[in-house]
Amino acid sequence: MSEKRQYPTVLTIAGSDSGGGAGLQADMKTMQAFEVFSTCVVVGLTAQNTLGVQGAYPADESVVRAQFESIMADFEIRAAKTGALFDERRVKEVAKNVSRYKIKNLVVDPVMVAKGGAPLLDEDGVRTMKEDLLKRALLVTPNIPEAELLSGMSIGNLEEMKKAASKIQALGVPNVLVKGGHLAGEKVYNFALLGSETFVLTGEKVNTARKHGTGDTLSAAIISLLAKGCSLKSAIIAANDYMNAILPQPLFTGHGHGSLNHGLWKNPEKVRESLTGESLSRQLVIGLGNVQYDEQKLLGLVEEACQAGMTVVQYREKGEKRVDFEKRLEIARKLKGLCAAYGVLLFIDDDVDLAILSKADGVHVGQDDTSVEAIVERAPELLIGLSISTMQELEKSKKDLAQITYIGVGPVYETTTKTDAKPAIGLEGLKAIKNQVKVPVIAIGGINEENAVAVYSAGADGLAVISAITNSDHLIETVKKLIKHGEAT
Ligand SMILES: Cc1ncc(COP(=O)(O)OP(=O)(O)O)c(N)n1
Ligand SMILES: Cc1nc(C(=O)O)sc1CCOP(=O)(O)O
Ligand SMILES: [Mg+2]
Repeated sequence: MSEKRQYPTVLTIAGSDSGGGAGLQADMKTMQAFEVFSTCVVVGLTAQNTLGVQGAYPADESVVRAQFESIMADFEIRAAKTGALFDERRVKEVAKNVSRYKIKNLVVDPVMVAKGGAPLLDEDGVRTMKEDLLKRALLVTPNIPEAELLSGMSIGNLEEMKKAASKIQALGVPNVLVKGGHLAGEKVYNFALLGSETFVLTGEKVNTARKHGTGDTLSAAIISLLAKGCSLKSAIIAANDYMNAILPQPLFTGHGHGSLNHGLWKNPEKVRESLTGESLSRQLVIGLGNVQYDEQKLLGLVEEACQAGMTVVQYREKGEKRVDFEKRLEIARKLKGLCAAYGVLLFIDDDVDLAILSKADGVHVGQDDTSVEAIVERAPELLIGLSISTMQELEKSKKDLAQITYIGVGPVYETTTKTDAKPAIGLEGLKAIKNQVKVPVIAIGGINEENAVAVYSAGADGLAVISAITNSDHLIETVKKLIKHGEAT
């Protein structure tokens, strides 16, 4: 991209939330997620966490002005939003600067009260916002209590939201989005009045305390899309969709009104819920050691296996000739690209660092590898497979079962592929473990296209193989048989 062509840049004019979930921090995280560059005018600081606001410290007006000067002297601001403005003096100062710099595409999120009840705008501030700031904005996005204060009427249903929106529009702002999340009911209705056009956006009410910063996030999403040239209507619709996507999968940070998942990071619980039985059913376990250290052979075989219908690849590098970490990372990243192209999950054997750095979907660990607890603490986004060979191991691992995606059970049959394999447990051993667990059971060890049917019949939800694929001279047929045996049982 040439230097002349400036990246879409937006501005948040807001208060800082030291807890990181709301305020300008929520705005900037959202802007990052929408791939626009974010700048900020800090109107004040709050000492805040997910439990409440412990202190509010407005910035001097001269400090607010100086930040506007610096930003407007350098950046082309395509859209801006306001958040907590603290009091009348700061609202006036912001309105003056919006006017001085002819800031376009301004969305006013009229933040008045924090989730825990702390006031974030005084009475005079509300009046000045109505008289001085709203008429400079493209859109205002009040929630129910804010819409009540701006419109001077009480709101208990959608009809009243509509009336309030018209009253707010009469204050001089052409477009109004009243957010109905505070009203009772299973669904959330947001009412948009854009000029003379109206529409209602719906969402499921999500039963979570972790909704801190929802208003900031929605308005930040809207200006990010405006900065990318979207129409106001499409920006509102897409921002509403984004809220519906992130609200049900919050991050667990802090102990109160925790943060939203602004970046839509992978939530392993949601990923696990979305996995079908099929997605875990055929796993190819493989590394350079299984293909005479021939990288091209490894990549070619994995691609062919993915094409043929394997659903999981596990990258497992063992033995004295094991390549160094840098090379393993290079291969893991290549495998990630290949698997992603075929919608196949990539797991990494043993090595949590490698799984994190290659952005693999999961890690497979044995009883003596990194503990499930330690993996969850380090990388909650990773799916986890855990080896269990005996009832004793199952007993020891029971505490972990809620956190894991599947258990690898084996060796079912004798295998020469794994040098330190435990004694074969047979179909009876497999059945006994399967009967004790709800988590998917992936059988491993000596499984091939002939005995796969018996393995499935013993209750396995899926199977993992090495030599059945690496030694096959008719790979597509082999995978087809594995699929057929799975379907037959
Ligand atoms: C699907 C699956 N099941 C079991 C294993 C074995 O893992 P582990 O016990 O950690 O032994 P090594 O693979 O590290 O030798 C597996 N990798 N995959
Ligand atoms: C990697 C591995 N783990 C096992 C276990 O029992 O935990 S058996 C095994 C080797 C599987 O190779 P093949 O399909 O060639 O028998
Ligand atoms: Mg291991």
